[in-house]
Amino acid sequence: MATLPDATKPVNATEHVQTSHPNPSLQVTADHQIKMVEAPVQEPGPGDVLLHIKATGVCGSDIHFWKTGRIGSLVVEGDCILGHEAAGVVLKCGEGVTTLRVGDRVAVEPGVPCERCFLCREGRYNLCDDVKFAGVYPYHGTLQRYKVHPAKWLYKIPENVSFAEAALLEPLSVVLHGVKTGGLSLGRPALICGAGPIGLIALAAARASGAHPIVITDLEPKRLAFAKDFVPECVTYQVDRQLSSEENAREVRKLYGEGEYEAPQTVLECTGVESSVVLAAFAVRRGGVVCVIGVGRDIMNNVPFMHVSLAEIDLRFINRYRDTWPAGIACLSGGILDLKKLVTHEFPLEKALDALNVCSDLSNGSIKVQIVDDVDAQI
Ligand SMILES: NC(=O)c1ccc[n+]([C@@H]2O[C@H](COP(=O)([O-])OP(=O)(O)OC[C@H]3O[C@@H](n4cnc5c(N)ncnc54)[C@H](O)[C@@H]3O)[C@@H](O)[C@H]2O)c1
Ligand SMILES: OC[C@H](O)C(O)[C@@H](O)CO
Repeated sequence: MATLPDATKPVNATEHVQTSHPNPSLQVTADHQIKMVEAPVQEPGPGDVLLHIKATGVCGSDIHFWKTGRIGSLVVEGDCILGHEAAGVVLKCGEGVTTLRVGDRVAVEPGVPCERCFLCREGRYNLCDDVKFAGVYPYHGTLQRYKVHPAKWLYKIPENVSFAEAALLEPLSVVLHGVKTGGLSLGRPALICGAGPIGLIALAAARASGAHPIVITDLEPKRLAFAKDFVPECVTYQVDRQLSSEENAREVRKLYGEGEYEAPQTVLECTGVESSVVLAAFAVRRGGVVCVIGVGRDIMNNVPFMHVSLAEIDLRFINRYRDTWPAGIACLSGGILDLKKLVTHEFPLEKALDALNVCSDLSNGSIKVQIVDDVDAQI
C-alpha cells in the first residue's frame, strides 16, 4: 500500500488506496448537490492515524455549503466530503505515532494549522491562513466511515464520554473560546442571543460558570421552550419582530431589574444576525462585553458604534477555537456540562442525506442531528 506524506492533503484519487472495505461518504458538489458516494480509504502517513468515525454532528455550515456553496471566502469548488464535528476509534497508526494506539477512542479537532506562520507561533493557530479544515473544500471531512487525521489533533476520550458527546466537543470548543473571550463570571448577569446548538451550549456553559441571572433570546418559541427545559434557571425572551432592536433590548433589560448594574455584564451573541448584534449592544450594561460568536451574512452596517463607544462596550469576536479540547473533555467527563439532550436526532451513516434534510428544516424541532456508524469496521 502506498504511504501518503500528508494525510490532510486535498483529495486526489491517485493518492488514495482502494480497499475492499466499503466507505460510504456524504459529498457536496460545486453545483449544490449532496450525494452518498463510495470513497477510497486512505493509508495513514507518518504522524497520522486511520480512524473509524463513530459519530459526526451536522453543523449549520454543512447546510450552507450544500445550499449556497459557500460561507464567506470558503467556497465549494469541487466534490468534498462534509463533516467536522466528530469522534471515532483508532484503527491503524502511521509511522512515528506514539501518543495513540489501535482501539483508542478519540475526539477530532478538525482544523490542522500550518504551525509555521506567525499566528501559529503566537499560539493563535485558529487564525492560521493555511489551516486544513476537515469538511471545508478542498479537505475531506468526517462524514465517511474511514478518515485519516494527524494524531496530534486527536484527543483521547474517557470511557464515561460517549462518541455522541465527544462529537459535541467541536461546537463546545467554539463556546469555550467565546466564554473565555467574553469573560462570564460568578454572580454576574449574562445574556445569550440565539437558542440554536451554539446558543444552548453557551447557556449551559453560562450556568456552569455561575453567571446569574441568564436570559436567552430567540425568535422561535420552540427553541426557547427547549432552552427552558434544558436549563430551567434561565429566563427566555422571544424577540418581537414588530419592535426595533433597541426596543427589544429595553424589554430584555427589564428582565434583569431596573438599574444599570443589573443589566447583563456579558452577552454571548450566537445568531450572526445583525438585528441581534444591535440588540446585544443596547442590552449590555455600560462597560460590559459583547462577544460575537455568530457568523452571518449581514454586513452589520447598523451596529450602533456611537453608543458602543460612549458606553465603552467591549465588542469582541471569535473565530473557531484554540486549545479547547482538553477543557471540553474535562467538562463532559467531570459532569460540569451535560449536553446529551442536545442530540435530538440520530441517523446511520448510510442515511446521512436524511440527516441533512432534517437539519435544514427548522419546523421539526431538531437541535443537533448526528450521524452514527455502529458497524464493526475493521481494516
Ligand atoms: N465563530 C465561530 O467560529 C462559529 C463556529 C460555529 C458556529 N458559528 C455561528 O454561530 C451561530 C449559531 O450557530 P448554531 O449552530 O446555533 O445556528 P442555528 O442557526 O441553529 O441557531 C441560531 C438561532 O438564532 C435564532 N435567531 C435568528 N435570528 C434571531 C434574532 N434576531 N434574535 C434572536 N435569535 C435569532 C434562530 O431562530 C436559531 O435558533 C451561527 O451564526 C454560526 O454560523 C460561529
Ligand atoms: O465550528 C467551526 C465552524 O462551523 C466552521 O468554522 C465552519 O465555518 C466551516 O465548516
